[in-house]
Amino acid sequence: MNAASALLTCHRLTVEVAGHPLVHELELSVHAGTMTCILGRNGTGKTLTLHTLAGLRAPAGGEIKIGTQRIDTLSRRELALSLGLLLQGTEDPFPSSVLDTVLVGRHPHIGFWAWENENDRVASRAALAAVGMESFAQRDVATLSGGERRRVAIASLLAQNPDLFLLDEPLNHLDPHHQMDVLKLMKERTRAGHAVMMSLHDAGLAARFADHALLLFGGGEWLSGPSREVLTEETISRLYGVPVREIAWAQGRTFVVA
Ligand SMILES: Nc1ncnc2c1ncn2[C@@H]1O[C@H](COP(=O)(O)OP(=O)(O)OP(=O)(O)O)[C@@H](O)[C@H]1O
Repeated sequence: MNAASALLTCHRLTVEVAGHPLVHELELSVHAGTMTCILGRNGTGKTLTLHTLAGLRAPAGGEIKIGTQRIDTLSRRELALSLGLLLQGTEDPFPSSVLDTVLVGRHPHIGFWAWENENDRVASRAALAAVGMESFAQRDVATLSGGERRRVAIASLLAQNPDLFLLDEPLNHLDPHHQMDVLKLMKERTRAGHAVMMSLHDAGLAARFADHALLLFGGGEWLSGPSREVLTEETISRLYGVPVREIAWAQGRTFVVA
């Protein structure tokens, strides 16, 4: 595939915070049907890069295109149909039911003067069922556990149904069972023609699920490419500053700190 058929393309994208480079002149294409993981130590810029790709903050340089259009030329609604962002943490300042919280994800599909309709409710209930939370539909989100709240946030994004899912540490708060459920759910989305880009702290899960990897080393340095080439003992050891060993097993390979 070439850049012309990509859902999202970065050309010489530079992300900075307070004058410090996090990503310097990134070249990246994200295609339908693929999963890309972003790995890096705490504070290397995974969140701010995802926010920049989602159009929430302006890059310090370079260009982001959604399809063939520059991201800053799209309306908020066009953007929300193209991409959806799972924030690293979610706060609920107002009381709201689980179902109403998921329905918020339908906003780009609802006309300006319209209320949500039966299709939106069906899509939201299906999204709740996908994360195993259908029986919580009428509960106040404020009463949920951290992991349950995380699954509701993922359901809201599933209800939004964007072409590209941008997920900031989607496995936060989740036990291993639900971590696998979410990774498999997102892999299914890629098989349905969507793309997924997510930050993770587990290089083994990245090697198992992601087709592509973007490593952020700090100071603007990055490495991007197919997971099987980019995720190696040497790169992961350098990335985290600890010696890491690659282990082969039935599902492929994983990494452990030596
Ligand atoms: N408003 C701000 N002013 C100054 N520095 C900031 C601001 N927002 C974020 N930063 C810094 O930018 C850097 C990148 O932050 P970011 O949240 O993107 O890191 P991250 O890779 O997602 O980290 P983590 O793995 O801990 O979630 C951090 O050093 C952070 O302290």
